[in-house]
Amino acid sequence: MTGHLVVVHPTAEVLAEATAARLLTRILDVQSVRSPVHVVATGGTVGIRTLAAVAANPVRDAVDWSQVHVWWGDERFLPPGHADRNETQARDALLDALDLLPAENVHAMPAAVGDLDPEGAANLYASELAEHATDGAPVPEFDVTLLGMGPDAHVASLFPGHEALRATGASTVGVHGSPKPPAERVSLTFEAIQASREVWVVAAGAEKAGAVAAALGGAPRDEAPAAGATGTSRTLWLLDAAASSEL
Ligand SMILES: O=C1O[C@H](COP(=O)(O)O)[C@@H](O)[C@H](O)[C@H]1O
Repeated sequence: MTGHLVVVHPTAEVLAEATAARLLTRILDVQSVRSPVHVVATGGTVGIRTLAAVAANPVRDAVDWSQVHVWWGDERFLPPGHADRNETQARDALLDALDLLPAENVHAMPAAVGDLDPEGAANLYASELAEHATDGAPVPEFDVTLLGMGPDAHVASLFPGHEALRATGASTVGVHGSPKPPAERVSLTFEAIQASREVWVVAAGAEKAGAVAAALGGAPRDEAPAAGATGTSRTLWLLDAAASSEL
């Protein structure tokens, strides 16, 4: 597919290590020309494994973490600190180890507290995104957006055939009835994702091979949401051999 670079690594372990190294290099490259750097983190198996690999990579000490903002592509709408929250897993894998990353630069999506519902959480997050954007844009121009992908080709919490896929005029959306637990989630919309300079879809495992082939083979994004995950300057598909086996 035009404009997409597909990189295949032999195993999920190498994929996570290589993506971590690539992410650190991307942050350093951006910091050589501008600050702050806006990074969108993902949940999911290979996404969290990648963050753990960043934590273990000595190059992390070359980054000026005081000038990095961390956002999320989606969140499972659960109570604060819940083990299944993408935020909790990212903090455990990496963020808590970054002493120089200011707490106010970690922009977790709101957790399920009190009367807050996914729509309310989405609205709060949209306001936070807008506060850090420039020129009246709804979101910062993300330097890199990492997206894991499910076997159904979902990215963030945008699931095939789901109404959240069709959200327009908003940067975030509350999600109900997710086919993957938990049912309630908060997600960036396609509009927000597509405002990223670079989008990296990261996937490992044979169970993802059909979804990879569909998304890269021209399936509509309503059927294969990952097909709509594109960046303004670059879109990377970072795969292990098993996930690429149907290409
Ligand atoms: O629930 C989610 O799933 C996807 C993919 O997860 P994986 O374990 O199949 O890699 C993830 O990208 C998303 O952020 C997360 O909320």
